[in-house]
Amino acid sequence: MNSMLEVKDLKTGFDIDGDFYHAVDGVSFSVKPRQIVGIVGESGCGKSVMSLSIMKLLPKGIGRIAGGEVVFQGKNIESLSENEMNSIRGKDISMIFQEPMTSLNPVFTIGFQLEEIMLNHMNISKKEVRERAITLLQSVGISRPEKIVDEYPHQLSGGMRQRVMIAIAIACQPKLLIADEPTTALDVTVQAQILELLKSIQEKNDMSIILITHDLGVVAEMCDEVIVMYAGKIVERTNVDNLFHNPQHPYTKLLMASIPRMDEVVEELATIKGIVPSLKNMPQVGCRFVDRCPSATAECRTVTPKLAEVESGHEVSCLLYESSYPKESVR
Ligand SMILES: Nc1ncnc2c1ncn2[C@@H]1O[C@H](COP(=O)(O)OP(=O)(O)OP(=O)(O)O)[C@@H](O)[C@H]1O
Repeated sequence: MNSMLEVKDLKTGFDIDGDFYHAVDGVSFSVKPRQIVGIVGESGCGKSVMSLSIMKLLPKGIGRIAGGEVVFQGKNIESLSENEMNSIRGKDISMIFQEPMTSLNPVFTIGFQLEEIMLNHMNISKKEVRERAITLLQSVGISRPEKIVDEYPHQLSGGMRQRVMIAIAIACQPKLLIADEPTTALDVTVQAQILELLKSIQEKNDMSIILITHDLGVVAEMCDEVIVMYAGKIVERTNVDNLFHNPQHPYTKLLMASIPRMDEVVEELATIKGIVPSLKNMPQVGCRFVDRCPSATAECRTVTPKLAEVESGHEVSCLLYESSYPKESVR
């Protein structure tokens, strides 16, 4: 199989006051088996809406997929019933979030929550499930798992809770893990431990990961491929090496200039002035980054750039590069 996941021209949005607004607008990318794909961009770029679309977990009654396809292991998720989707979620695709306290149920023990997911998805006895819960806790670096299994989420530290979330997410050995800002709420030492843990599980279980983050240090540490999103669209897609050494889109360049680097002495770190446009204020033509772009021209307000390859495996959506695109690579 070439791709574990294929997202094709995905359009997702929200019905607000009788109008429909796109939060993800024509996004295409794929994730190969065992690949770690990072999705970066400022708050409000559509990263979380995209992952909720993949999981078919958009808020009911307001959020919906309006176009395109999400194909997981060859199956278009749009064609799957809620029951079929329930059997995929947690088993084949799992998700971990930034703040485990909101995902863990405070009234049930850690063991109950781990066992529940395995009983739902695996053909396994009550005794086996208990043993496996303890082994899983051990495998995510929790000491005294026989004791922790009977404790409640509030009895654990933030780092321990995130380890528990990872144990729940990998309990059924999913093929794809979507990690949405998994370490943002943790201090740097614990963050490094959790990232190391995720990487070792990914290698051991042959899992693919979509890692959503605004932290480029995390991207450098973890990812193979990176997608840079801005205002619901992909503005650049490339491998990690290119992202750091050969960024092309003005937005990516500014993101790069806003992080401290060991190999360069700079007077002042760059900041990106302004904010991501809200859904209601999204420009309908032209480049969505135009108001904040140091390289913008008048044309950027009237011509919508297309994502195209500037070199093999490196796509950019910016008029600055459009004249150099090979015609057949534009999409
Ligand atoms: N339930 C919702 N109802 C209406 N608009 C929403 C809803 N959820 C998200 N949005 C809007 O969709 C856009 C994309 O939001 P999203 O949460 O995907 O951004 P993000 O890149 O994940 O940001 P963050 O890093 O802060 O999580 C934003 O403009 C946001 O306000």
